[in-house]
Amino acid sequence: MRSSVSPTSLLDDGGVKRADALAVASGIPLAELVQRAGRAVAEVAATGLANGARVAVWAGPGMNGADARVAARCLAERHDVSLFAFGSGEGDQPLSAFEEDRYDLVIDGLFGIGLQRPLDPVCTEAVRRLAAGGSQVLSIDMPSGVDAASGALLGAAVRAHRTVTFERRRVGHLLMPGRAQCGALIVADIGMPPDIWNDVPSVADANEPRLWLAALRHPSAAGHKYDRGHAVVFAGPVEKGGAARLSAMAALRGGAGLVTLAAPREALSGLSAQVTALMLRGCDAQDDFDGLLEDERFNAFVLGPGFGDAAKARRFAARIIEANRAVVLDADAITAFGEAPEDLFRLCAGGTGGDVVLTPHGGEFRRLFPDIAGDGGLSKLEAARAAAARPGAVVVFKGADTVIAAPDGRAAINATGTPWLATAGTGDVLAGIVAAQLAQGTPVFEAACAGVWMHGRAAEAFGPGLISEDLPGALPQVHAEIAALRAPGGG
Ligand SMILES: NC(=O)C1=CN([C@@H]2O[C@H](COP(=O)(O)OP(=O)(O)OC[C@H]3O[C@@H](n4cnc5c(N)ncnc54)[C@H](O)[C@@H]3O)[C@@H](O)[C@H]2O)[C@@H](O)CC1
Ligand SMILES: [K+]
Repeated sequence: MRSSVSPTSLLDDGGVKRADALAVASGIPLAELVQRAGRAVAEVAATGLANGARVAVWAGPGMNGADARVAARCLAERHDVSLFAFGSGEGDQPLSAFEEDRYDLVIDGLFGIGLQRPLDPVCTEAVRRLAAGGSQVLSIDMPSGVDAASGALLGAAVRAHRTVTFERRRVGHLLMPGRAQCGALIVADIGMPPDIWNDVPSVADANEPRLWLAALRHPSAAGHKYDRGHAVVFAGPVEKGGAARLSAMAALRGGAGLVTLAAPREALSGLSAQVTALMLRGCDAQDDFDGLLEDERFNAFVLGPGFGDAAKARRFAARIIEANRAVVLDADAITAFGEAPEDLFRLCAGGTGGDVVLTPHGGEFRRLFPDIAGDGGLSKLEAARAAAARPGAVVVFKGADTVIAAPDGRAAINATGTPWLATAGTGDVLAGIVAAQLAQGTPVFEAACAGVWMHGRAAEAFGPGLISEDLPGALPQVHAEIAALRAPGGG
């Protein structure tokens, strides 16, 4: 088995079937694909497994089960393998006879991408027994019970330590809660001809550097700070100044050449005591604001973190969008439109219809898009995509599985980050990092994707104990990583 960092495209059932059909048309019979998949599973399973180890293999009625049977045959050469069958097809024993706690490894090959409904009682009982025991669990393609298209648990579902999939990932590997059920995900290369992928439709992408690296603007050796843009972060009242300051620091560390904090004059003295590299500018009256907008050098705005005043937020947002300037609307700027989201959608439709980035978390998303959020039939990917199409803005639907969606239908699912990001102020930082990419001239979808990835990566780089203020300081490592990927031969 050759294992590779897989490309970013995510497939649905139709994509997998299309890939299989193209592989067959190129001369690789389906039975051979199953053999390769099963051998790949066996190879992963055998890693770290002592000779003679006890292995239980669950085999379902479809091709997921066929993969499992091949893996069982391969593993039987060195290990003590018991095959438990569910549905059609032979096995040593029926799945109902499976007992927990007797195996070094359990391989779950009940259902993969073909799962159509919740697990039936026999499978549910086996999953319950498995969870009660201490066996290591390796799932084939998807943990059985997880919907590959959405990551939803259709009922009981296997919780795997590792999951091995083939060639390209599925949406359910990245969206929660499916991602958590997978454990460590291994993408096995089963030798599909590389040229088939041009004809295989993908449903979305994993948000990884190869998705946006070529579009990302970055400081050049001959460059000047003015080449890297000038971001403006609006601050609100004194007592909320921390949020805007965080956002502004993140914009600076995120790569903007210059960052100005535009704050009510009464807040300026407090802010000036705490910022050094940031520029400060008083912004109370409409004249102040108009002066900012007239200066074309201010090319990316952050509105919302710690801003407070909803009426003022709506006014500022309207003017920035009407002026066709890039803007990240976050926190209070999103809430400001909670009563009448259609006002925001109208504004976006009238502007450039693309340089607006909305960064709602779940609650804010519900306020802006109540009907989409209330449609239980939509996955987070579908919800974000439907939302982005409505205002004609890039929507960053935040969470452990942040989805970035563009009005043209492009969408990416993020997987960087740690649970420590669930703390006050991290959203403010994200808004600043995204604005930094916009200020540098990165196109809006790629700017949002790169910002989300960098934010998560910074959290990973810092590690446990993270608070939001630590994130800007962790960004240099992330820039170094991106620079290494950009270097010849880097990725
Ligand atoms: N290109 C690829 O990715 C390849 C994928 N392969 C495997 O093929 C699998 C897909 O095979 P299939 O399309 O046969 O799908 P599955 O094997 O996932 O399951 C489909 C079967 O399960 C039944 N079924 C669905 N939900 C059920 C439920 N809740 N209770 C009882 N029965 C249920 C269906 O009627 C059908 O018979 C993948 O998951 C993967 O393991 C490999 O074999 C070959 C290459
Ligand atoms: K499975």
